[in-house]
Amino acid sequence: MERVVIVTGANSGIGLALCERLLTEDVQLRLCLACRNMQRAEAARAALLTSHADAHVDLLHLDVGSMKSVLDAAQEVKTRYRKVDFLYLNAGIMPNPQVNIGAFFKGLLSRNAIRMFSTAEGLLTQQDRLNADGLQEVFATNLFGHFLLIRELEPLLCQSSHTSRVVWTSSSNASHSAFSMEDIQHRNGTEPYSSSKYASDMLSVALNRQKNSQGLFSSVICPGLVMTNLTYGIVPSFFWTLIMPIMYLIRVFTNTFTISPYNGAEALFWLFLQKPESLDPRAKYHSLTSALGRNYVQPQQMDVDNETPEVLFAKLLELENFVKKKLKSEHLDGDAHQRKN
Ligand SMILES: NC(=O)C1=CN([C@@H]2O[C@H](COP(=O)(O)OP(=O)(O)OC[C@H]3O[C@@H](n4cnc5c(N)ncnc54)[C@H](OP(=O)(O)O)[C@@H]3O)[C@@H](O)[C@H]2O)C=CC1
Ligand SMILES: CC(C)CCC[C@@H](C)[C@H]1CC[C@H]2C3=C(CC[C@]12C)[C@@]1(C)CCC(=O)[C@@H](C)[C@@H]1CC3
Repeated sequence: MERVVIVTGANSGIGLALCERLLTEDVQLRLCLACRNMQRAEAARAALLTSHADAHVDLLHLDVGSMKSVLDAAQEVKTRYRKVDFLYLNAGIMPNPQVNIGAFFKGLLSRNAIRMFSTAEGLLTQQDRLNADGLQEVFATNLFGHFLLIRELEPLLCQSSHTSRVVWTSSSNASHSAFSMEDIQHRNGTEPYSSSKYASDMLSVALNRQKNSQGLFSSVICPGLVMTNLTYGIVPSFFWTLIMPIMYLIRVFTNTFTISPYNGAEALFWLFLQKPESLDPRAKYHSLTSALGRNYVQPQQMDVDNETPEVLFAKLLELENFVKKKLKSEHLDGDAHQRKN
């Protein structure tokens, strides 16, 4: 039976590069691009079909930051497919990023310079906002929408006869210190991106604990620093082009400067080729590129303890209940309003 692979945020950057690599590996796949902008999704589909004319590429409308859209998209997936083999949770945002220039130059002269280039620890802040569901936008997009999608697709992902995989595009910017269990949406801080990625690392650990016995396996990757729309939001693309020789120089000291989306997708693609039982549920798999341009994958233990992932999981379940109830009552109010008019 053909394998079904869904990729969120597949219309650009690392997600699109992954799709290209998956089709090069297996053109028989049923590949579903789950995107919020259907025009961009169409363009991505056309680009993939140019190089893989026989491929089966479906489009799915999914705004992972809108809970109504997630529920509708999950319903649509359930009518289209009988199982999902791979669900790549790749869509992500970093709105209004600010680089702390002072910290950058201070870090440059310190012993932690290499670490600073690979994690951006202490360098980046963002300005978040509330979305239409009343959730913090970064949390909703990078974490909660994907959580809800997994929950809705459980009948297709948790089948005893067959194994399914979810893969999170996390980041080495994920940091324990940015996350608080008392403020899982990061309403009060200035590092919502780092917090949401740390939460995805924990959620993956919790999912493995709870769902491996039902045939669902979760993994986490970091693509390294990649030139995409996300990084062009931090520093304009012409500036990145200008400093490209410096970037290649830095790659001599840290192989985390993968730079191209193709290289960044290495760990996502590598995981596609692995047996889930051979993977470490507590590892983050890093895409790396050597100074000579060789791509490889290296696992690194995540900074996650045994208990906290379960606490987060329980909090997400609570929030799921709350959000679903709210959507239902809004729906009923809408119906009543229509009947009145
Ligand atoms: N670039 C980098 O250096 C790194 C990136 N990452 C992660 O990699 C992932 C991919 O990002 P990258 O390729 O770099 O950046 P891009 O901006 O190119 O890709 C992000 C994708 O996510 C989509 N997306 C954003 N918000 C939503 C939403 N609400 N619903 C559906 N899709 C959405 C975008 O769609 P649209 O075109 O409509 O905006 C786009 O297709 C992200 O999770 C990011 O955090 C992690 C580490 C480093
Ligand atoms: C290289 C130049 C001379 C100076 C660039 C300075 C900063 C803009 C970059 C240094 C480390 C970078 C970095 C990221 C963004 C740009 C930097 C802060 C990320 C946070 C991008 C998104 C991720 O998820 C991380 C893996 C990146 C870590 C490194």
